Amino acid sequence: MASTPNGLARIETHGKKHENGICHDDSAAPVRAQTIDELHSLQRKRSAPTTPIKEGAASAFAAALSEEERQRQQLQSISASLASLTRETGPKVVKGDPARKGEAAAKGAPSPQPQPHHHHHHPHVTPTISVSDSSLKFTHVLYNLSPAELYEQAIKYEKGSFITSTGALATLSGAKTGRSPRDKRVVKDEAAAQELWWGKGSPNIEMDEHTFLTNRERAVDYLNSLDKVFVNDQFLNWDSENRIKVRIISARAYHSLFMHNMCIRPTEEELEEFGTPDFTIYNAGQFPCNRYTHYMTSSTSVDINLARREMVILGTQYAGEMKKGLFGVMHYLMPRRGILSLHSGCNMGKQGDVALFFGLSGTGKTTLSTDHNRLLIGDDEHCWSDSGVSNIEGGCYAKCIDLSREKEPDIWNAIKFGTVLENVVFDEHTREVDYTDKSVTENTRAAYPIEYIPNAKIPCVGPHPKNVILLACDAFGVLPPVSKLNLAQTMYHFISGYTALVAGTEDGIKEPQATFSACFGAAFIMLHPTKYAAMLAEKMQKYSATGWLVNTGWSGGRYGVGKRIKLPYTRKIIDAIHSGELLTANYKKTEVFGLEIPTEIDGVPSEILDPINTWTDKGAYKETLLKLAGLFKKNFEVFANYKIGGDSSLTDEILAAGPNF
Ligand SMILES: Nc1ncnc2c1ncn2[C@@H]1O[C@H](COP(=O)(O)OP(=O)(O)O)[C@@H](O)[C@H]1O
Ligand SMILES: C=C(OP(=O)(O)O)C(=O)O
Ligand SMILES: [Ca+2]
Ligand SMILES: [Mn+2]
Repeated sequence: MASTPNGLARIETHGKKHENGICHDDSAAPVRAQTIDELHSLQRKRSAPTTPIKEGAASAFAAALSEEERQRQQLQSISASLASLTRETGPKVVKGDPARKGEAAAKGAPSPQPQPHHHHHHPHVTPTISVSDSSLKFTHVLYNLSPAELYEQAIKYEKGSFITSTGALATLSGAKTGRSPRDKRVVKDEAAAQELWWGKGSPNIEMDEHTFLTNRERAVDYLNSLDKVFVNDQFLNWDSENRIKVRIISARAYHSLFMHNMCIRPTEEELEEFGTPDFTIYNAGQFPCNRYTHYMTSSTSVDINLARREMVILGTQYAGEMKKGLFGVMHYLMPRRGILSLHSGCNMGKQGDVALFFGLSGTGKTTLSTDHNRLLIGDDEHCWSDSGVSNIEGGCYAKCIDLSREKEPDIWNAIKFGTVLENVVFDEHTREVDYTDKSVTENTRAAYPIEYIPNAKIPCVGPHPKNVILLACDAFGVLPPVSKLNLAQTMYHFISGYTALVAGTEDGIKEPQATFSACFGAAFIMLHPTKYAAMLAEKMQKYSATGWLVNTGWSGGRYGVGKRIKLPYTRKIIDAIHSGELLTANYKKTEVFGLEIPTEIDGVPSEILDPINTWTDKGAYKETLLKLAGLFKKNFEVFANYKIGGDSSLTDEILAAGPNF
């Protein structure tokens, strides 16, 4: 044993071997790093190159070159998307996180170069500014980040972002917790004036091209003023022949993760071939629009320009604007190809029987299409083409208020890592979510990829629908829980698009509010409702689909007296539609609405099938029934002058299919 100058034995720390050759020092081999930063750099393994290196030396060299070229083209495309229309060049964009300086170079990313950009010609000539401060800086692009990377960005930089006890990302959408339909504008150029639905009842509030460009410039300048922007390149529509490429440019990781979940996620190969998007969203939601700008009536504006294939969002961070904004675009693009776009959920039985669930917000599309015994095709947006149905989206957007594990286990279990949870309240310490808490909003939401539902049908396509279920949440309590509709009745109720929810969240009894929204989605349609109705009638006839009206609302009296029909009963009713049991049931006809209602359904108390039985005050029932019938009649007046489909006999039948009193 060696001695130190002071005579004490030196403590040996390594290299000491026992007779049997085994080292008993408990420390493992030292890490191969000199500093903590180097150690951290070891943590992250570099992702494999997306282009597989091909066999042979020469082609390997070619592949490496093409990878670099591809990266360059991708940055050029993003730079072009972000280019100002009043300045000569696009911004200098560089891939990577500005907080991780130096790494991009280390990873061999191409050095950033300002890209020449040939902008679209537009009539409002603006002087060209060749040098500006904005062209001196770089905009970092966080391109198609993974959920894990987006979590880190959100938690680091966005107030109100937390990981919940089940791993979801809790976020706040800011001042707006729902859509702003009164701020949704569409450029009315010559073509749009001809093709689109304008005027009373239409969701399309007009704006001119110049105002759109003003707002676009505002959004682009805002985005370019930031250190970094998120860019998602994704797809819409699982029907591969009618797939739309969308690019979403946003300032928040929340928005990027939301769209990652809601749109169809490209594979690495698909991303390499992505090229130029068909449609681009500029989401500058944190930044308001300028009320001195023509047409602006608030600080919010959601603007669509079909000719430019662009959408600009100013003054709202509610992510649903992007989802439903793109849905509007599909309502324009698809009918031009003879494809019907539908605001509906969709699922399929194991035998291949497909059902559509139409309905306004809160009526049960998401809840009822998510069915443990069936394959989920989608919860909200679909297309019906000559080859069948296809989901437009890659994810679901479920309401979370009062969510329970028992009643909705599939949705409950989908709220895990990767899921965006909007505006929920959770325990400060345990991060357990209280789904009953409405402190932020009643419209709490979860956005998750569709494959988080165990029985999702991937790819999300199916054959022609067998059943078309129209959902209404009737807070007046007079519509039957289920009725079988003939084609004319189906069209009448489809065009009416009725639901009645209870306004406000305050205590005390409130008058139910009847809502009529054509095609169960007037907020999203672009053409006149009769165009969609005619297509639906034609398809239902051609493929022999049966229409049903299902009331998921009140029973035993109106809101305040009766109760919302129990979800397990509604599920039994839906089961009986799917199984065919209801096709052969005995029916009787109701007064006023003339609806065919079954007298018996397995698992549902027979007395609730005719609402009159559940009301103790029969006089009040009749009065309420007539009141609702009157509202239907009044709403339908505007459609009386339109022809639906090729011949006028269907139009006459539809007009006669409403309430009679
Ligand atoms: N009988 C019922 N049928 C359907 N949904 C019900 C019923 N009773 C209560 N609900 C609740 O109503 C809400 C329906 O909302 P959701 O399915 O998200 O509608 P949509 O997708 O059409 O907007 C859910 O919160 C669900 O739990
Ligand atoms: C997201 C929406 O859809 P729904 O409420 O129908 O689920 C919406 O209407 O904003
Ligand atoms: Ca909706
Ligand atoms: Mn829904």
